[in-house]
Amino acid sequence: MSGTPAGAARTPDRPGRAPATPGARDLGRALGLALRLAFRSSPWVLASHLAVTLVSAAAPVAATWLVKDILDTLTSGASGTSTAGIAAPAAALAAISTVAAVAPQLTGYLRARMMRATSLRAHEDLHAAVDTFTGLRRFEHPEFLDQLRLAQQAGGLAPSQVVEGAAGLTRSAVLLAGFVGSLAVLDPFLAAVVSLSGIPVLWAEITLSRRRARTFWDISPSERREIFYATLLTSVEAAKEIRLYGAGGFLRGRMMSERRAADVLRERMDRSELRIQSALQTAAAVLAGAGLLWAVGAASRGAMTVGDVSMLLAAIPAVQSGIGGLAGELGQAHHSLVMFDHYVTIVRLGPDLPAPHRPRPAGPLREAIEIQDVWFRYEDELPWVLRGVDLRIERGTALALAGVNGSGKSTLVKLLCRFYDPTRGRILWDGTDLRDIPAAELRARVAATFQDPMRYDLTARENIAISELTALEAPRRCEEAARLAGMHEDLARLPGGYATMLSRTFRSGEGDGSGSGVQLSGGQWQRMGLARSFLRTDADLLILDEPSSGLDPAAEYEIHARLRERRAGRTSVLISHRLGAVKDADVIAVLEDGQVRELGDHRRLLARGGTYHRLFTLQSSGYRDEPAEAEGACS
Ligand SMILES: Nc1ncnc2c1ncn2[C@@H]1O[C@H](COP(=O)(O)OP(=O)(O)OP(=O)(O)O)[C@@H](O)[C@H]1O
Repeated sequence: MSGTPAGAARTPDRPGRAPATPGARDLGRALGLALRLAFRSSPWVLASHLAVTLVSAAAPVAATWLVKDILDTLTSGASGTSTAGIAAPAAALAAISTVAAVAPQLTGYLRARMMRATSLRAHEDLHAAVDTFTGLRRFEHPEFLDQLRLAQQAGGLAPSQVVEGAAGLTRSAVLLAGFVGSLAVLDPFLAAVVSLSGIPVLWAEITLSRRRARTFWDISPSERREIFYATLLTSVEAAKEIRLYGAGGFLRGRMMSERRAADVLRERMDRSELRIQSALQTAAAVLAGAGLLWAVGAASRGAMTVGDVSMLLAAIPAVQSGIGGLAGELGQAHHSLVMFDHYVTIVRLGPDLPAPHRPRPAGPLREAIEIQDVWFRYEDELPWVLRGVDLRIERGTALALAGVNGSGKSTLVKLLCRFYDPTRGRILWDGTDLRDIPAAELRARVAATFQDPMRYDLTARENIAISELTALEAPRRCEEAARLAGMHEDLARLPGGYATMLSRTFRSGEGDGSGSGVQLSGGQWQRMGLARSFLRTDADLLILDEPSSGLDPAAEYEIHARLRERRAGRTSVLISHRLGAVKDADVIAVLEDGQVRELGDHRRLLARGGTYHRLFTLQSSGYRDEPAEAEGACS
């Protein structure tokens, strides 16, 4: 190791560390955000929902009092007054019954509407937050991905569940207050006993909710792996190898064992729920039975009226179910908040790469990009990939990176794009540390074709314009880029031309009339990757990581001739194992074991007789017996 850290990177955060049960402050923060989210998404639906909840909570209490009133009037024995006396309460009872009958439907509709609205908003906010993670490191942390998955699940449901919980709590509280009050009028002691019986119910619900949240976290890795295997088993990309190698059974076995592992945890949770709930229900039934016996005894002694007994018979189970409901709602709301905390954590995570304290603009490259004593490893516990790399890329020059597999070439270009920050050392853009330049600004100055260009299940035009979205409205620009990459004829010939969907998984794009999309060959996809970078005509830095590995020799020759043209006078970094393509670069850096071992132009490196000479001689000897044109293609 050499040199002092010129700018130590922030320790990679691990937002997904298995969270302990969130504390009251975290839950308070989650509650605030969930309610704000629900309010912002659908204020009127939220207000209507709460109003209907209040009315439907008050209805059963009012109905019970009205029934008592009617029964007491009927059994009072005062002849002639009974019909007139019961007309008004009977009409009120009928009205309340109608409201009570309609309320659940209305509540159901409002609940579904609120859920859609909040889930839509939460989904957008979550993915907008994820889009602000400019680096790649978080996406390589399994714990982060577990938490992201829980956040995706919770973001959709939790806010409305929290509101639902709040509505349910209000409903249960009104109901409970009404019936406890009614019981207290008849017998304060009984009211106190029935109310106190709610304490263990509350405790049980909170305990269960904590366990549920823990179970969700514990099964998340298994669920993610299960989804991974299930996707492999049904994806067209994996279908060839899986069928050829007969690996379906093996992968299915893995998928099922992940499912079984998750089911064991689910079963454990269900049993614990069954045990606790059964005990509580038994206790509640015993209490209700005792209350009933006591009421019947009191009525037979004449200490209670028939109306009182009917009130008591309605009030005891209502108080019990009110307490159960209250506890259940609290448990559910607690669980939703614990889950929603994952969402809040992700949404509040902020940028993964330290944002510059004093951002400096990335102006057009005027002098050079300097890589100064750069050390890099992907994780603290992983080996160094780059070990003190020093390189200067002058404006307008072509740098080629050569070296055996795993020597760190692609890693170096990932650092140039600032997908990661160097662990030590720094990279300067005209003297400004890349860390001081906002990532989006830097990237707007870079065009890159990566080793494995992405295959988007989008139309051909969208597949090119993804690098420069303004080109979606300017089809000629996409065509020009495709022409430079040697893809225009192929794309124009597709059933729907540039509107054809490049996918066999989704239906084709508008207007091609073919019904199903098409799939490109590996080399054609590589050209699409090139077209993407060619679309960024004013990029200052062109990065080409193995741009031609999948091309046939003639196509490779043609592409490299074009690349030479495009690179002329522009700053570029080319990685290629085809040393014939590398030899024209102004400077060739040979990486070995994460260090620059050789540096110079083709002639100088050949004369040096080192690794470059060895690799070049080995490669060119392979072509010596080939026909003349193939030789031409590689020289
Ligand atoms: N995302 C990653 N996480 C952890 N290790 C990685 C990651 N990407 C690459 N590596 C490791 O870093 C080392 C250098 O990889 P890199 O892709 O930079 O090599 P390369 O020179 O481009 O190789 P090739 O010629 O095969 O493309 C390898 O040992 C690889 O295993």
